[in-house]
Amino acid sequence: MIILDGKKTSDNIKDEIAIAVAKRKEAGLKTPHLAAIIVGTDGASMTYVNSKVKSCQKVGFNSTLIDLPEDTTEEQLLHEIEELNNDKDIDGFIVQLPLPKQIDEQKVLMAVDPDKDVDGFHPVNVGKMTLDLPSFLPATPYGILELLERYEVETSGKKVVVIGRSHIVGRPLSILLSQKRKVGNATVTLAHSRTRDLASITREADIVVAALGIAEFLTGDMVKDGATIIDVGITRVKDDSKKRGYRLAGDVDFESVSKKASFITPVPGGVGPMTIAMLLKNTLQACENRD
Ligand SMILES: Nc1nc2c(c(=O)[nH]1)N[C@@H](CN(C=O)c1ccc(C(=O)N[C@@H](CCC(=O)O)C(=O)O)cc1)CN2
Repeated sequence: MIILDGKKTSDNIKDEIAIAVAKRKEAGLKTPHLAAIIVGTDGASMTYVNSKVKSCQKVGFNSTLIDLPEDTTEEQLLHEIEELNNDKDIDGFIVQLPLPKQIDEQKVLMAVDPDKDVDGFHPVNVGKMTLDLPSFLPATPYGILELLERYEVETSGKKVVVIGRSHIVGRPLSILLSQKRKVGNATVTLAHSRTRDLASITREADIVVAALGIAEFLTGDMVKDGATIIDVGITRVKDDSKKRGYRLAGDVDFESVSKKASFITPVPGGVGPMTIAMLLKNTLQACENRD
């Protein structure tokens, strides 16, 4: 069984980005600049956004963090987005999800300039991705493709089951893996909460992607021997024996599934760090697009 090490792979990608940035600086080209907006103080979201800012420093990007209070109105957030759309120094920006309930997520994502939408969530980028046109790919699916490619996991002709149809992971990943691309050409089933007899479907799969957000949902009896397992879930499970009061659990029961898998991503240290590396890659691309 081989661990798909997202931490190590994301560090390699960040090193590659840092080299590209240093070359840009030497050539007198613009330094990439990523901005992030966070609304509220959700612990996990703050961890992810801080990690994005820290990663920018690591690769030599400029970064701007805009943190807004929990009771920010939709109008105030749309105003901040407009400012970033018009800011000539910002190459790309993201609005950290989820947003507080008074704010309409779709309205917010549609307000982002598609050329600065390094999360790839704007309908223009989703449409381009679906049509296989150049676009910003959403960072988590993009990270999974990159991990599969770097570990040379074959996808062509394979049966893939993606569990979870979210707009940011499951749905785009199901589209990407079915496309004619280097990591693609798979026969993809997109399973969700209404799927009947899920285990009979996952047991047939060469690759299972668990992206439903239920801790330790996928168990050993649900996968076949030799399958590749991608775990997208990160749930904070209360654990008083830990200093921070919780442990991180994936959507996969690692103990039982790893006994049957040929490749598997861990949590932490799997898909999560890849998400951040691919966001940086998109930001570098956004900057290059403006050269
Ligand atoms: N605007 C966006 N919002 C959200 C996205 C996104 O891509 N864009 N994805 C997720 C959260 N996410 C990125 O923002 C993210 C999740 C997890 C990690 C990560 O590195 N996880 C670590 C563990 C970190 C911890 O201690 O909790 C790991 O898995 O090793 C990075 C980014 C939802 N929102």
